[in-house]
Amino acid sequence: KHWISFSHMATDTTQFPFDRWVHCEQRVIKHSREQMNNIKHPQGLYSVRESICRLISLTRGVKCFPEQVVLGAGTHFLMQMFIRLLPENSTFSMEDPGYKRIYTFLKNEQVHVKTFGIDEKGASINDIRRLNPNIVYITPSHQFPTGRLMPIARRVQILNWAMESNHRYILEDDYDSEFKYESDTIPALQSLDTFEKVIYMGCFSKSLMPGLRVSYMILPQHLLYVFRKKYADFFQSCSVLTQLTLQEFIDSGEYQKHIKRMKQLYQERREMLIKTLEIHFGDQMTIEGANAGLHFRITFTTGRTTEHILKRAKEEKIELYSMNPFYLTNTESNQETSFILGFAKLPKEHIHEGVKRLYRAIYG
Ligand SMILES: Cc1ncc(COP(=O)(O)O)c(CN[C@H](CF)CCC(=O)O)c1O
Repeated sequence: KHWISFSHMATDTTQFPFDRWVHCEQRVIKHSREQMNNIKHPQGLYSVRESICRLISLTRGVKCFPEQVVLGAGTHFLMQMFIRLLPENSTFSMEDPGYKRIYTFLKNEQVHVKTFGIDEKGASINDIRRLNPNIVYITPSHQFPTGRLMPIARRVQILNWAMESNHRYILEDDYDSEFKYESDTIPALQSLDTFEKVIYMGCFSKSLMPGLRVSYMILPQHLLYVFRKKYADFFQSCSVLTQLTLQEFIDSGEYQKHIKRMKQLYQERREMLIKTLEIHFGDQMTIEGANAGLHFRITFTTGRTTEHILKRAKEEKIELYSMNPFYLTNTESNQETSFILGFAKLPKEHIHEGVKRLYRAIYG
């Protein structure tokens, strides 16, 4: 019996155009091999930053110049650099449930980090006002882990909050924004920012593969100055070969071709998965956060505990993650038996069997 994966942490590498990627890499090695000594620029190669600028302005409405782009081998690296641009005792805040890895990371960096709740529109502006932090870290396009989409009105409210004081910033983590299913993508929060309050963070982990380790942040101009002073002697953490291959992959149009194809594929998988879940579970389940990204949240009505279900899932050989690890402080809310269902690594031919095993794991 083979494993079936509902993981939200992986992309379907069987669908990645490795032949196209290798072609781009060969062109880099043929034409730009002297660049392999160029590790100097702390923000990454200028030409790569230009390509990313063009891409995110096209796909996310992000307004920026290549000078504002900082590359890093993962969101953590970018976060680590960012926190050092701010005054020592700046207080951070983030969503709960939220991205546990960043929460733990900030704690390890001895940063004051508080958490605020989320409602059906995402980050709670009332909680944010009550906490009165300096930095708000949010995932408005596809709230992690619930998948909620933050409507424009709430985005404007949070922006207005940030504009009320000098020492307030918004970290917009747009990690899972390439794939939208019901409606068109809502432009990034950064595109509404006229007061240099938003630091836009993105990555290629979902659109390409997490293993490439290329992520980026867009600094507002006035923070660039601080960055340049502090990190003048810093080496870039992303490999030059990966940077230049990625640039070639984007400039040659392969990136957009890939996204178009994956969107179609993920759309089909998502639809089939939701239909199959409805057939098997009926009103014993509720789904949310399914209108974007590569996972959604599912809650089952059952007397069984989450631990029991996870154990049974292993026995049924399905890779399944619960919502519980992402409740950072407020424990009462994770009494529900809620799970994250990812479909990026779930081929259509496994969906039926996967849902049947899931049913057995919960009600069997
Ligand atoms: C909210 C959020 N912001 C960024 C990333 C991208 O991180 P990086 O590739 O290191 O740049 C992820 C990626 N999410 C993890 C990998 F998919 C899974 C989540 C888990 O379970 O910790 C994420 O959730």
